[in-house]
Amino acid sequence: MSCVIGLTGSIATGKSTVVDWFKIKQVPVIDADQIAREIVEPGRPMLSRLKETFGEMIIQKDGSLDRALLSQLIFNDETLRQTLDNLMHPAIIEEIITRRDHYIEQGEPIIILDIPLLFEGDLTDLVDRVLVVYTTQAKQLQRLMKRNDLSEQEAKKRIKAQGSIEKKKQLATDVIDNNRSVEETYLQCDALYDNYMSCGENQ
Ligand SMILES: CC(C)(COP(=O)(O)OP(=O)(O)OC[C@H]1O[C@@H](n2cnc3c(N)ncnc32)[C@H](O)[C@@H]1O)[C@@H](O)C(=O)NCCC(=O)NCCS
Ligand SMILES: Nc1ncnc2c1ncn2[C@@H]1O[C@H](COP(=O)(O)OP(=O)(O)OP(=O)(O)O)[C@@H](O)[C@H]1O
Repeated sequence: MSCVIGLTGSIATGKSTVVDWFKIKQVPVIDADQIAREIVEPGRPMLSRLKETFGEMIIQKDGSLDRALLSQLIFNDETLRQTLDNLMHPAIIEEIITRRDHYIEQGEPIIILDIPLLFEGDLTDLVDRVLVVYTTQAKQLQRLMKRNDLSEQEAKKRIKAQGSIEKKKQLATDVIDNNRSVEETYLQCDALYDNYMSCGENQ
């Protein structure tokens, strides 16, 4: 049987860093952000729906979504963010379930669902265990500003658009402390991998 892990945290706390380790172990990973990108590719019905809702300006000359502009809009306006979530989340969830069930049928012992908004979207029923990757707020802010080249104010708005990491830690079945080096984070992944293999066997 498969052990389905919901990997979450908050923006820039280190989910992709953890995913990198599990991918080396050939663990299949379903990436909600990636699915969100695929369903708005040019020609897909969701892109037309976004254009109808947010206006022509969110489409670039080459026909693709202007992700930077849409980010600006939704992280500065709670109502617009809700509108976007209501439009996109059902389609993202449907695709996540299809891919998860495919891997379960294949008999994969561990399947990771990398879903930034797992708690906010009330999606814990999709998984057997929840793994929360956390950092201090200061580290999160510093890494987010650096990675996305954002001002402190912009980065703080993005962090505020998601639920509290402290609450998520309390609700998690497993946690990874990503405050120190990447190597130390990888050691924690290694320990969890053994647990997850036996969780898969015991189901
Ligand atoms: C707003 C968009 C266009 C920005 O694209 P961009 O390439 O700049 O960022 P990317 O997609 O890599 O997202 C980066 C991070 O932003 C955070 N984030 C994205 N959307 C949201 C949202 N609606 N609410 C809160 N946080 C969000 C997540 O932590 C995500 O990991 C894009 O994130 C999007 O389409 N969001 C809506 C879909 C969604 O909710 N995705 C989150 C996973 S379900
Ligand atoms: N232990 C670490 N030490 C130093 N830098 C780190 C560490 N872990 C992650 N980073 C860096 O912090 C940034 C955020 O990490 P990562 O992309 O893994 O977060 P994420 O949770 O996947 O982000 P998002 O929510 O946007 O998808 C990246 O630039 C990454 O290289």
